[in-house]
Amino acid sequence: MKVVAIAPYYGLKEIIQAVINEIEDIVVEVVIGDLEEGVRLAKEAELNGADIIISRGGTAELIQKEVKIPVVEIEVSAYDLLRIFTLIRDSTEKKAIVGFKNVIESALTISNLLEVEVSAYTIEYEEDVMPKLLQLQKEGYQIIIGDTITVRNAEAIGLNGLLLTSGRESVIKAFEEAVKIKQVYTPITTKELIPKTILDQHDTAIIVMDKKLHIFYKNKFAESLYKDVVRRDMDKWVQEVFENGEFRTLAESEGNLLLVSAYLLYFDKEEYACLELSLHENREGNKQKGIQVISPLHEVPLHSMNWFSAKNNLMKDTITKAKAFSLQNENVWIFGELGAGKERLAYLIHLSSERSSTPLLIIDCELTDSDDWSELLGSERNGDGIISNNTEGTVYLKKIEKLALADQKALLEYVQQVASHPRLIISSREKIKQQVDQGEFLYDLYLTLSTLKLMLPPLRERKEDIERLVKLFINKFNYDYGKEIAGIRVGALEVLQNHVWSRNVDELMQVMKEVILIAEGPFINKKEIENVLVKYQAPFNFDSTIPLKGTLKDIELAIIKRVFEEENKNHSRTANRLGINRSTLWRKLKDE
Ligand SMILES: Nc1ncnc2c1ncn2[C@@H]1O[C@H](COP(=O)(O)OP(=O)(O)OP(=O)(O)O)[C@@H](O)[C@H]1O
Repeated sequence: MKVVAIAPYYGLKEIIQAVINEIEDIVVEVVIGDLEEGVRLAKEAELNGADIIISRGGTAELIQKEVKIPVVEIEVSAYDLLRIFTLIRDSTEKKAIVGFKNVIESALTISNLLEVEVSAYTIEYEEDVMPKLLQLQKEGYQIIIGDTITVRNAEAIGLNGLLLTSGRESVIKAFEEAVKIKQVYTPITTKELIPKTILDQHDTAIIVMDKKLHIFYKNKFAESLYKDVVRRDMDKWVQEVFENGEFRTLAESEGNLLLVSAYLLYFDKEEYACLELSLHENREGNKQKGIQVISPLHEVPLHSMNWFSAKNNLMKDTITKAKAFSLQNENVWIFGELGAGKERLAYLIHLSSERSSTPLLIIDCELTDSDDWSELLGSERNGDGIISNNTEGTVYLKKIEKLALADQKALLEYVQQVASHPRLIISSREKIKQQVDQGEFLYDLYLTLSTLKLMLPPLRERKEDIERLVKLFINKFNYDYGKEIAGIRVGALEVLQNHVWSRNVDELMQVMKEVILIAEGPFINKKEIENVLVKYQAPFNFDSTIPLKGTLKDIELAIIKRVFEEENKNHSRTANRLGINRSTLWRKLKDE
């Protein structure tokens, strides 16, 4: 046990020093400091790990108000009063004792016993001392007995001050009391340590921050997680709690899904924000596959953001609609082929919406199974699942056609029954209507989720946009691979524009990546493109709009018509692509 004794005057320090030489098991440090200086020393002692402070009179009282550790007062004992009255009993001067209630009561008892004539005055506040002394002076008093302040003031107005000193007995008593307090106090601190130990074993990170964003407390798990979790996010959550009260949200740390619960705490008359962050793992304790969280980077919706621009009319129309839909709160269903840019579009809709300052939760329905879905939606469908941690945000469900029927039912139930749920953006690659007709996809779910619909045209139907995308990817891969490609030759671009792109923008990006890696000159040439494209021949049955029923002649005609459409009914380009001459093309189209 470490005790710091703060003696308001030198003599007391001497007595304390003499007493502590006889005490064992207590480390005592003795310093001298009266009133404010005493308080300063006490605060310093508390910071340095003192268990208990011992002091006297007004200094002890002031210290009590400023520190959280116990303060034991060295009392003015009956012995001390006895000593001082014995000292003055023979003097003829008018005597008064001025002090706080506890001293005055004992003083009166002892002065009566000793038959010493002393007037006693109780004061409640320090400010009352001087007026009382001035009054006593007027009344002819000459000797004033009291505490340090009283004596100092008395001497300042020319009275004789006699300090009520504390003797050895009072000091011993104070130390005995300190030992008792420590005995009571120790079990309390041990008790306090128990919850701390429990919190340190939790696999939930707990972080408490004050309004100035200082970390007030964090448990062990929070310390390990703290490095990964972006501090900027934490500050944002804390500000949000102070402004709007409790909320739940999602975040990602090194590919792990984090469930965040934020709420207010009141402690010692102050408000604090408490963050609880738990890592979400699947049943096998692995990182959750198929679930991704994109934390917000923007506080305000990016209405004026430069969306991906397009020259193609179909694409222009899609972008205009998407921009308008982003302002609504309705569910949006994006139709489009593999790799056409559906996820990118969903992200842009979220960023342009009023929800842009909240996370975007991306769920890949192909990679999540029924167990994942019961965790996503919650067991009771009452908003206790992962999705409900993001009610203010957006959830993007990709490849919804891969969702099992049982999970479709659960999702439908959730959307219909839970009043407050996130905005949903859905995408499908395949012909969902076919699945609905065949009873593989719930019609009601389709209706509920497709309030607003967007068609993302395949890349082969927006050839005008290929040049822009190519330049974008040149820039990207120059940056990634330290290349210095300055552009693409016209012939090379034409080859790209004539390719069928069964995996759409995704495939174009992949091709560009390979081309840029092997390209030698500053401009990508036709040969370089062709060398890479050989590997990217369209799969045989990439487009189900070409019927494989009927005779070979019917199928051939369907292909010719399809290419003719794609080439905007340009005979030369169509013939060129099909490797036939213009008159053959003309004849075959005419034969129809
Ligand atoms: N307009 C665009 N500008 C730049 N990059 C694009 C554009 N559209 C798509 N991309 C890029 O092409 C790739 C495929 O896009 P995205 O993942 O959005 O397609 P998707 O339709 O969602 O794919 P999937 O069918 O696999 O779900 C991504 O890397 C994306 O960044």
